Amino acid sequence: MDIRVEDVSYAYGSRQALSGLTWHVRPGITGLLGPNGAGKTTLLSLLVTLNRVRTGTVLVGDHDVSDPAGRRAARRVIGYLPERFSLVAGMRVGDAVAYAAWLNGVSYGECFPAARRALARIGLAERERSRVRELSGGMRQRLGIAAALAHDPAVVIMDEPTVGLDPSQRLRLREVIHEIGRDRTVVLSTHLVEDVAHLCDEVAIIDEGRMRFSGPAHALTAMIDDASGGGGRGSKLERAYDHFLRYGWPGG
Ligand SMILES: Nc1ncnc2c1ncn2[C@@H]1O[C@H](COP(=O)(O)OP(=O)(O)OP(=O)(O)O)[C@@H](O)[C@H]1O
Repeated sequence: MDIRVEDVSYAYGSRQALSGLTWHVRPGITGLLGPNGAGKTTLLSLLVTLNRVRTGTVLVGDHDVSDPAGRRAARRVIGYLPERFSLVAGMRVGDAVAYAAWLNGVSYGECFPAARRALARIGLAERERSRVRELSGGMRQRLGIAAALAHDPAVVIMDEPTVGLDPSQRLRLREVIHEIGRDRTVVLSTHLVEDVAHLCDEVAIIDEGRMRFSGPAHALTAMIDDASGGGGRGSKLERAYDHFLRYGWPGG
C-alpha cells in the first residue's frame, strides 16, 4: 500500500513545523531521517491521523485522511508504534496484544488468535503468559510492535523504535523490522542513520519542515561521492547525511 503526501504544511500556532512537503512512500521499509525539531513526529502524526491535515493532501492507500470517513478507514490499515508508549505492567503479554487488536477493530473472537499470530511474528510466542513487567526493554519494544501489528495493518509506522536498546537488542529488533517490511509498507523514523543503512532501501530526509531528499539510499550516497570523494569515517549513508546537514541540501 502506498502513502502519498502532497504539498502538506502544518503549524502549531505561529510555529511552522512542515512547509509544502511532498512525499511518496512505497511498500518495503522507508527510513525517515532528520535532526531534532525537523518535523518527523509532526509528519507521522498526520499520517496516523492523530493530527488533522489542514493544508495539502495525505492519502493512505486510497483513503484521504482529510475527511472523517477516510480517517476511519485509514486507521484500520495503519499500525503505529509511537516513540513513547505504555502497556499495563500487570497485564499478561497475550492479553495486552489482544486488547490492542480489539481497540483497532478486531472482533472479540478473533483478538486472541490475532495476538498469538503477532507474538509469533516478533518472536515472543513463548512469553504470551508472562506479565508485561517481566519483559526486558528490547522485548517490550517488540511487544509494542506486536500490539501495532495485531490487526494485521498494511502500513506500519514506527517512531524511534530502537532508542535506548543495547546493541544486541537493537540487532534483534532490526531483524523483526526487516521481517515485517517483507510484505508491508513500513516507515521508520529515527536519528540512527546506522539503522536506516541496515534496514531501508528508501530514505527520506526532512529538515526545517521541508523534504530535502527522498529516494533510494544509494542515490544519496552517490551524491556525496560526487561532492567529497566519499572519504571519512562512518557508513557512506552517515557521511552523506552529515555532509548535507552541514553544508546544505542540493537545490535547497
Ligand atoms: N505541540 C507542539 N506545540 C508547539 N510546537 C510544537 C509542538 N510539537 C512540535 N512543535 C514544534 O514543531 C517543530 C517540529 O517538531 P517535531 O516534534 O515534529 O520534530 P521531530 O523531527 O520529531 O523532532 P525530534 O527528533 O526532536 O523528536 C519543532 O520546532 C517543535 O518545536
